Amino acid sequence: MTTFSSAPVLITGGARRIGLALARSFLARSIPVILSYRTPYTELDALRQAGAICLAADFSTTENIYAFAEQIRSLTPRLRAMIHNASRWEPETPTTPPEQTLADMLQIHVYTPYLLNQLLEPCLRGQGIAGADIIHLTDYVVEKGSEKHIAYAASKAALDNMTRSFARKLAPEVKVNAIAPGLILFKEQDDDAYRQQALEKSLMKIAPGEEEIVRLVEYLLSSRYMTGKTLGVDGGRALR
Ligand SMILES: NC(=O)C1=CN([C@@H]2O[C@H](COP(=O)(O)OP(=O)(O)OC[C@H]3O[C@@H](n4cnc5c(N)ncnc54)[C@H](OP(=O)(O)O)[C@@H]3O)[C@@H](O)[C@H]2O)C=CC1
Ligand SMILES: Nc1nc2c(c(=O)[nH]1)N=C([C@H](O)[C@@H](O)CO)CN2
Repeated sequence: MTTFSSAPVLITGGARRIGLALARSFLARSIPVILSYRTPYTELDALRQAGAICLAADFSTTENIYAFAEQIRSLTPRLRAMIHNASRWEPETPTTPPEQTLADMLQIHVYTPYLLNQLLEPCLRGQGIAGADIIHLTDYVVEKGSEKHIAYAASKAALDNMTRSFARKLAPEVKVNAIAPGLILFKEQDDDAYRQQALEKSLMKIAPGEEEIVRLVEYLLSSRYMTGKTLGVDGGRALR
């Protein structure tokens, strides 16, 4: 059992991009962090230096999810929050059997959060009313669907629905909310034509960056009343 100054925040996929920004924001406020990573990015060195517990985890098998939950329970009796950030934006492709795409998407966006929420419920309870939080990172496309990421959108829709189910199950000790981003940040390989086309999809026409999510997570953890809600962060995309 590891001794933490206070109950740690657990972030899945915390070694890059939005997950990394979230981990850094908590560490900067001396809030303990446990994060999972799959690829051992160089950022892990600085995260460990800053006190983060970084655990290698590939959630592509249910056995690995159970093993990860056991690791968490062996590290800490309590969690301040669990942020389900790990994800893969996998399109349908002609070379991937459609059943494989669907299985991949359900595994990371449904099996992983569902099982970790169930297995780590005892770590979230016992901290008083609104004492802990679960945050699901979903996607704007839950509302509209996506012709190129059908399985991805369906899996995120299941994750969105679980937000309300777990909110009902875990209240009032644990708040459960979803954040549904639109374009937040590009991938390095995104070319100018794609970037321009993506920016045109919203009213605000920007890719705001990770801080947009960091600030919303901070708000959700500070709330004593918000639960079962999906908060869209999409630049007014639905109004375009
Ligand atoms: N970026 C954006 O504009 C948007 C993001 N979102 C959502 O916000 C969240 C964060 O987005 P972003 O930072 O871009 O996410 P990324 O695509 O960068 O993925 C986040 C992390 O998930 C990890 N991961 C993927 N599959 C697995 C797995 N099977 N087991 C363990 N870890 C895994 C990845 O590890 P590895 O690096 O090793 O592959 C990666 O570090 C996601 O849930 C995403 O769907 C929603 C809409 C827009
Ligand atoms: N796991 C990920 N999910 C998503 C990503 C990403 O990079 N990783 N990116 C997007 C796009 O930015 C999309 O919102 C652009 O319209 C969606 N999901």
